[in-house]
Amino acid sequence: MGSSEDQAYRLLNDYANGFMVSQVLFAACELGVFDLLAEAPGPLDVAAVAAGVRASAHGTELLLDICVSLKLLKVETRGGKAFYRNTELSSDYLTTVSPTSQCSMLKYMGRTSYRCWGHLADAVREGRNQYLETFGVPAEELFTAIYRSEGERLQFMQALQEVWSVNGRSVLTAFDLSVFPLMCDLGGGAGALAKECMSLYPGCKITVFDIPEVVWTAKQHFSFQEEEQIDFQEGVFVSVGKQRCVSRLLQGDWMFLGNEEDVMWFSSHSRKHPQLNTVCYS
Ligand SMILES: C[S@@+](CC[C@H](N)C(=O)[O-])C[C@H]1O[C@@H](n2cnc3c(N)ncnc32)[C@H](O)[C@@H]1O
Repeated sequence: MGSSEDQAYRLLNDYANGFMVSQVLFAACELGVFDLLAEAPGPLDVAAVAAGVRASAHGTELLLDICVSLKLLKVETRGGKAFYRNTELSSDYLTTVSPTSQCSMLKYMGRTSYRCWGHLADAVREGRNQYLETFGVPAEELFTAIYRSEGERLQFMQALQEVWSVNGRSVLTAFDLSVFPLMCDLGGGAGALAKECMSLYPGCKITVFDIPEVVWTAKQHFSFQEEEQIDFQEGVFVSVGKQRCVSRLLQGDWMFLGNEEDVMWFSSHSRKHPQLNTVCYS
């Protein structure tokens, strides 16, 4: 086999085995390996990690060594024994105590996205998502499936918080939003982006609009020091053409958000917010 064929074969194997890398990451997070090592006073050996995460010594050893090869852990040998500790990457992103933790996102990807991707060929054949086949939940509406239980809804909301803890600032500074004193985050989840927006543009007021269940969960599980400036509104939006939107708007029951081409309107389950037609992003 020539060297270009070697390269192609290696690439093929990288692609074919890629799912194993994802699973190592998901499994180590789910077992709590990185949290255990973060809490320990020093590096731990296999027996201590296995006991701490309540797993077999043999399986734990294999998992830890793969994590080392993926640069998720570091190992040092003392007296012929291996001791493991977190790398900078795992300390920053894979421990629940870190302000930039991505643990909920990885759990969501492992338990939900990954399982749906297992049906990719069927999804392509049928041209639709595979939530019904994967979870037994009809998925005309994507979020009905993602929010198939209270626990899943909370996990997804936490996952988005985590993403914005890393990316929110760069997204919100891509444009100067300081000229907008009133904003609406349409489908704003638990308000992570709104909070980030407040810290960047302290003078603004933001309405976070989302379905009732999400607003309730946000109020119950996520803390807000910016209550004065962040207002949650429950409702369900739909995307429609411009003409319909305008005619509904004239009836006074609907608030207008969006750009010229792709306007959106929504009905609010609670009080009206005439100030919302100032600006929105979603
Ligand atoms: C991909 S998430 C984004 C959440 C948030 N903007 C963020 O980035 O963290 C989409 C959000 O839209 C909300 N959503 C989806 N369909 C909706 C609808 N018809 N009416 C209101 N909210 C909706 C979901 O509940 C979810 O919070």
